[in-house]
Amino acid sequence: MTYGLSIRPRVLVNVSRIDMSTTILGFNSSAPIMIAPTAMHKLAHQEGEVATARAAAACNTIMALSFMSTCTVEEVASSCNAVRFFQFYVYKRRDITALMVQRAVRNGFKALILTVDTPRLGRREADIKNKMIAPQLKNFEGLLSTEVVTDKGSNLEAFASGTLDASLCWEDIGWLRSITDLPILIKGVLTHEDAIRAVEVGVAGIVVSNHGARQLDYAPATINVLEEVVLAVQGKIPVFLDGGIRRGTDVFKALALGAQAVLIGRPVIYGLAAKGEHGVRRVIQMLKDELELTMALSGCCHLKDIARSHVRTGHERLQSRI
Ligand SMILES: Cc1cc2nc3c(=O)[nH]c(=O)nc-3n(C[C@H](O)[C@H](O)[C@H](O)COP(=O)(O)O)c2cc1C
Ligand SMILES: CCCCC(=O)C(=O)O
Repeated sequence: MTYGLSIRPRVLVNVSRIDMSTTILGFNSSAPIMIAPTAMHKLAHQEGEVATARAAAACNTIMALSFMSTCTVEEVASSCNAVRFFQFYVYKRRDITALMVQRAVRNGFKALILTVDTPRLGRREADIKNKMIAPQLKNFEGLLSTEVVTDKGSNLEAFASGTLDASLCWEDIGWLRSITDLPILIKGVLTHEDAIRAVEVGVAGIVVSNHGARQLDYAPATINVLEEVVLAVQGKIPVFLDGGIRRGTDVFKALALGAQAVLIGRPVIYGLAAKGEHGVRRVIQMLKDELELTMALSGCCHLKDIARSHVRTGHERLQSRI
């Protein structure tokens, strides 16, 4: 994912013990790796988000549950003791969003993640071609039907355009903060301007994300704008990153550029599809093993040892030649 970004390892450091543990918004995690919110896990495995949550608990990592989950927030909450964050969208029916936030609070979710890159769904041509059908999402049973009928191709797109509130704007963060005491992260920031705004409106953190390149074509690779965001927030709130994290080396690079932790989307779904809870555990364990090895080979015993000087961008390499 990180074309042109190389690691600058330091040698002759005592790396006989490596500690990857951290806290995220004050909650312990065995590594700076969280599960990103992804919709409809039952499309990958019949146990859906419950299996994913159990894997998160087993690995002592934090799971972000998608608003568009196929298991209810209650089912996920009662399935295990993983620390869970709840991702949400603001719907035109704001009463539904408020109700879902209340349910997340009641069920012990520890933080909220507002996804802000989706006033409308991106044009997903594969979904149109394959006539993507969103199943009825159990969270919304009795509230709204997710089985929308359309002749335009993607039912998901039709559902999204009927529900997502494209009028959502910075002023509404105040409303969200008035309906909950939980910390709110915003997911989908890619510029320093929006990062500064996020700090001003009082969110608890930022997720640098381009939604796994599913929304805006020509949005930047997240790793390339991470530092811009980190510099803008000046350490006032934590910055997280998702998108294209496939190896422990990718996690290391993101941390070196200032992310406090990363989130993993597709690899978790692949693990889930292959082997349910066990598959998700394996995916997380592989990433943790790779990060640990990367830290050892780069001379870092603790996450705080991973510094900006441990990576070099393509731009920096070019400049040093001039
Ligand atoms: C199948 C799928 C469903 C997703 N559903 C959601 C969602 O419901 N809410 C959300 O905020 N992001 C969603 N995302 C985006 C992820 O949270 C994340 O930003 C992205 O997948 C990270 O990139 P990666 O898949 O390369 O790790 C989804 C991504 C995928 C691949
Ligand atoms: C209306 C959003 C659909 C779920 C989502 O965020 C995704 O598929 O990327």
